[in-house]
Amino acid sequence: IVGGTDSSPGEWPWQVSLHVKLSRQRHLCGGSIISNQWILTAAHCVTSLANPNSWRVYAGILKQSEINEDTPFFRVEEIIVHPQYKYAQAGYDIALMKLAKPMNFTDLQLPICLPSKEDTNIFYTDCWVIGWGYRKEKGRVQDILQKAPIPLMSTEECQARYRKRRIGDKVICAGYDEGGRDACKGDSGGPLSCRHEEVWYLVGITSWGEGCARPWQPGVYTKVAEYSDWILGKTT
Ligand SMILES: O=C1CSc2cc(C(=O)N[C@@H](Cc3ccccc3)C(=O)NCCc3cc(Cl)ccc3-n3cnnn3)ccc2N1
Repeated sequence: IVGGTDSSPGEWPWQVSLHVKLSRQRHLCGGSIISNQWILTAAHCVTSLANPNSWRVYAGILKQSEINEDTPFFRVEEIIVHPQYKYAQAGYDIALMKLAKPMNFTDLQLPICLPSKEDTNIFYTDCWVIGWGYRKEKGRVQDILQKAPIPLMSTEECQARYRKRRIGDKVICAGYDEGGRDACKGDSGGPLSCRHEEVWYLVGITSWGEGCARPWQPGVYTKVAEYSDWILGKTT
């Protein structure tokens, strides 16, 4: 996250850190708890490593330094990538991870609400992007989970800023025309969380952008409300 600040323990209990363990282990993406057995993340995260056994899901952590060989994690039993996904900029950048065992909810690990497809016209005014990603384009993964408030942008405004791209209605853009606050490498797959009438909703999944926090280059997020049928169909 560029231009963010440290989160507090339990502030974002739905945020998970997705680690890949090959010869060594590292944080690769964020994800969101949506039920006791399902994590929602970005397709581009999991297509880079489709083998469920290579993934470790860490929930209820604030700092990457809390993770060591003794830290408990959830194994992944199944990965479901959206069938129309090709690459992030083309959309459908959404995937589900089924945990091998259901998790117990605690104050530090809780699900976030999914917006319903009727909610696509709510104008959210209190949205935050969260993650352990870089603080600048040539950076490194951060220790303490970062948060930044980011205003949503209309599809028309977003299309005007990305003239060479097709900005469809299944993505939502968020950013500042002056730049300065944005997601960055290591944040993808994580939540764009918006609070509406005291309830937090998973409005977006961090997907792509042209650089990080550049002026006139907003972040592009998978619009979760457009996939509620797909999510419910796969998880119930
Ligand atoms: O220990 C390490 C050091 S190297 C490293 C790189 C990445 C990375 O590139 N992630 C990409 C996505 C990715 C994931 C898996 C495999 C390949 C790529 C990302 O987050 N990409 C974020 C995309 C993005 C989204 C928004 Cl909304 C706004 C701006 C951007 N950025 C534009 N340029 N950088 N970020 C993630 C974890 C890492 N862990």
